[in-house]
Amino acid sequence: MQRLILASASPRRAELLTGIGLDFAVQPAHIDETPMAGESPKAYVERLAREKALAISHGQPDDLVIGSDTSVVLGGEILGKPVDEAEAQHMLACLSGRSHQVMTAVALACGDACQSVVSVTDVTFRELAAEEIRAYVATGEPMDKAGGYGIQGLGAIFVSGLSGSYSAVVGLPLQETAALLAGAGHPVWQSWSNENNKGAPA
Ligand SMILES: Cc1cn([C@H]2C[C@H](O)[C@@H](COP(=O)(O)OP(=O)(O)OP(=O)(O)O)O2)c(=O)[nH]c1=O
Repeated sequence: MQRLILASASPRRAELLTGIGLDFAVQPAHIDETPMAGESPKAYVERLAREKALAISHGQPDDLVIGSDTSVVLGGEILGKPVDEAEAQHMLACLSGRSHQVMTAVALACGDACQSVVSVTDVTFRELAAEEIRAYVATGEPMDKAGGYGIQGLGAIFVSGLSGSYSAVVGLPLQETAALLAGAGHPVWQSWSNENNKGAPA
């Protein structure tokens, strides 16, 4: 039987997929995430999502593998996950009072074949006070997140506006992911009759 595999170590991506009723295995992919010279942010996230999916699908060509990558883009510059607290503080100070883009690519691979989509969401932050940024960084929440914030967590209180896909900001564009799965012959709704989904919360 064809299995669905999430090629990601991100707990957010797993939660999002579980939330739409999918049953899947998790096999994180470990790839080099260095941007190539002259690579646009959109091309970068799409390449990484494809590389993550293909890194796992090569070894198990019968399965369907989802890979994804999220970057925050401010004035054309890619902000990945902060390497330390000082960088997290700097990122948040740069995001304060401005709009940025969150680019999340999702790729679906089967053997050597791979389909991918990039979702671009505009997010606006209100002005953040320096003491608020320090308190936020001290919680540890920014450290494993692109741009140094989590919209689904404490960072929600920084966001004054959003245009695009909320789930893509959290880590996986669900409408686009479902469209890729439907295109591969696995519409998400077919999982809804599984035992696991009986009595799903409202
Ligand atoms: C902007 C934003 C990002 N993030 C997270 C989603 C991703 O986990 C992370 C971006 O890093 P990624 O490198 O895209 O993903 P990852 O290293 O966590 O996992 P993997 O490569 O194994 O798939 O930032 C949030 O949780 N909330 C947010 O609001």
